[in-house]
Amino acid sequence: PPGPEHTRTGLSAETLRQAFLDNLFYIQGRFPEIATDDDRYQALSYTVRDRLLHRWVRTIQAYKERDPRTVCYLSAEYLPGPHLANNLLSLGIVDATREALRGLGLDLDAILDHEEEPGLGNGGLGRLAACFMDSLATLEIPAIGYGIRYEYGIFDQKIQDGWQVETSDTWLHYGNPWEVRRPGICYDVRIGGRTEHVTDEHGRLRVHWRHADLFRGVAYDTPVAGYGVETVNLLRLWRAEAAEDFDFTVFNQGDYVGAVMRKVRSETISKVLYPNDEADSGKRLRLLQQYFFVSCSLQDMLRIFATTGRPLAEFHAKFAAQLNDTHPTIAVAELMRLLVDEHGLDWDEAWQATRHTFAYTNHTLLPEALEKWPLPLFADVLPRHLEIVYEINRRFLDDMRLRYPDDPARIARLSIIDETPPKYVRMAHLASVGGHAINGVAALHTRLLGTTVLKDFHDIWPDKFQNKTNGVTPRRFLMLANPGLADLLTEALGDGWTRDLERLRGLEGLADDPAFQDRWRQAKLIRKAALAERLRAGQGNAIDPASLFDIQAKRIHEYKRQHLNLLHVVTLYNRLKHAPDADVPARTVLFGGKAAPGYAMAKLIIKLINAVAEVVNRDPDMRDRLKVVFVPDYNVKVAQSVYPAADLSEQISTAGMEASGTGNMKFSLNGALTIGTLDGANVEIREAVGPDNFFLFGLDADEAVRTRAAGYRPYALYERDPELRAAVDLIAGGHFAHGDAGLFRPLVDHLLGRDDYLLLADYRAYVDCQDRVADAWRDPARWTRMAILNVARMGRFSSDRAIAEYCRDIWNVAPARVDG
Ligand SMILES: CCc1ccc([C@H](C)CC(=O)N[C@@H]2O[C@H](CO)[C@@H](O)[C@H](O)[C@H]2O)cc1
Repeated sequence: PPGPEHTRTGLSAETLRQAFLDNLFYIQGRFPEIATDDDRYQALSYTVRDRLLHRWVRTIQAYKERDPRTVCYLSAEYLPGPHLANNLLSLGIVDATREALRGLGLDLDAILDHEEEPGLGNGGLGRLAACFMDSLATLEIPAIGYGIRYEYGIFDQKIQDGWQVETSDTWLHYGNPWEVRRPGICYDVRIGGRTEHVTDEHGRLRVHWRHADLFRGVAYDTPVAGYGVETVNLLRLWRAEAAEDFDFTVFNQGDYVGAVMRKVRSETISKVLYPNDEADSGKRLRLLQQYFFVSCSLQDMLRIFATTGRPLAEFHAKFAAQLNDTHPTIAVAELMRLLVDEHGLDWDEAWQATRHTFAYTNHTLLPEALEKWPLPLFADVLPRHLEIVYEINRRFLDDMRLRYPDDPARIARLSIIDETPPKYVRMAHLASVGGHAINGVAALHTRLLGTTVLKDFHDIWPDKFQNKTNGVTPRRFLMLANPGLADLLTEALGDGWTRDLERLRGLEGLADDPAFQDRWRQAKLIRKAALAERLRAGQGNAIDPASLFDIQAKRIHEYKRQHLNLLHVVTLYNRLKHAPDADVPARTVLFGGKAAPGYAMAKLIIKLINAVAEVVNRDPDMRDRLKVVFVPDYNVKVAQSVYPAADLSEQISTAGMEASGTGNMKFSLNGALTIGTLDGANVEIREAVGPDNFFLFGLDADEAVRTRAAGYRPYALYERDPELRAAVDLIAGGHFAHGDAGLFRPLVDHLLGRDDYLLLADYRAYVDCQDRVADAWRDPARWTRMAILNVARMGRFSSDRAIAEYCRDIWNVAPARVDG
């Protein structure tokens, strides 16, 4: 029989219990009677971390021996969510741990609830990066995720008097057991100053960068465990520190504050995440943040490459680096600087290595989200990089002029430099020129990319463009978030679906099975009741789990049209006010999402949601047939309790504006039916689940463009549609603002004036579609059939599929198995 388990590696309940008690004592200096929630959380986390470390070290050893081609994911944002539960799942010890703690009279869920998640991202882009890291490890692909270790992540959202109030995110307050500080892995990052062009003893032109400031980046490593495999990959996040912590000379001169000023100034670089989602702030600190983590990451990749002993010109043979939107795009110029200025490669060799190393993913078509840096700012922060960008651009445009000798307008449009005063560096252009592939994140989005914002590049390099429809990890968003449904799936299909989601298709045969349908509805009801209890405990909402849970959860943005959803709610309200005996199914409309602090209209939409909720929820005529709830502080942890509880998933963006969406996939994977437009990945979800199992409405992307081009007059629609008019008038008249007709004026004026996001154009189709939803809901067998078929056909929206496509079509990388 195998010998006794080692307390630091054993996976049995007994060993886990002992290890937990050991860590409570040796790490926290506590025993159960006096331990706090955090003591228990830390003790359990270190217990689990110990077991991960073995796999982590074996993975590093395997990579060291085999020197495999490696993916480097460069992202300014990561939203990994709480680590503990996911690592228990990856190690396959959820039940053993639950039992280990039960033996001590402790509840695993209570300990899990204590974890503060690393909110190092705003929304879709950051969460996608985390799903991709999970799939890279699960598919045993050698990979490193590089990013920034913000001391303060996305703000905590409180709702006061219906308004969003931001408070700082103190996620590191209790420390973070999942990271390992690597003081030995640190790099100098230079900023500002000027360049000197000299000729060296060999007559070669050398450029010296006389920098003005120097910062240091220190690595913090977090393990990323694959599911059902030994692989544990690396998430390496950089923290900015002063090259010199304390300046004694200044101190001795009595300038005590001065002595620590450099330290304070350095640390500001990784101090806080910019909470803007889809709007470029153009702030100097933002550019510093981007350059800081990119320079540390590339210096780290060069250090790793140096251990291979291979010539630098083959750098791209070792590394495939993905630019997660334009935020890390300065990497193109930084790699050129490192290869040419620091390592003496000649320009052409360096350029070949650079453009074969990088590929660029675009996540948005919104003009205001496309980063372009004013030249004076760029020159001030990165004088050498500006020279390199100029040289890249000169050579690029020379080639283009050969191709288009008499088309100066096209040349100007293609240029990396926007000549409009004060001149700008267009980062999407630098990424397109400096990489070997450009991809959008859903089929429609990729098509629009090639016909709108990057049309000129698509004209010259059609083969550089490819689509990579987003995906989500079924580990966190099904197995972890919805264990009841996951168990039902495994019972019906075996557990192969957890690593091969296409196997869900096996459910199709059960779609009409009454017994299975009952179990299905039961599993959903349990999650709805859990969410209802969470909302009752959290903010005193009384919602009925038997009602239709109609949920819209995502960042607040006008193009996502939370206010169109509200127009439907107010229409339902009016209908019930005028026909209190109408037979309408009880509906609970839930909203969740943060607004960028500087985005006034988004914040007004949050206020309107809460204002409508306040009136509707206490109006006796509603007789509990309509409830509205705003779920505060929507983040990954909250999302895990929201997706499983949804019956209806709201994906109602103006067609052509949501690049993909990933919440749409998570809701559908958890058995929610989707009401949505033909936008982003909705198009592909509808294709997959079947038009009969999707509630479609509204203008498509081309119709939306035509509607605007044809001189769109929203006011006319308002005049023509009595229900629309009644709803708008109720909002405008102050019915939801204690009679204050001014409060929502800006929102109403925009809708009746410009309505840039075509809400009034889609209103009637949306409301009629919602009536079809209500009809379907009345027939549980039909609804459940649709829900089962939805889940059965969602296999392709796994991030494993997306990553397999990136590996095949962009990164050309293969799995490297790590043996147990
Ligand atoms: C410069 C400020 C800024 C910050 C973040 C962003 C992100 C690109 C915004 C984002 O998260 N986009 C979302 O990316 C998801 C993952 O691909 C898509 O599913 C969403 O449709 C897209 O809105 C743009 C601009």
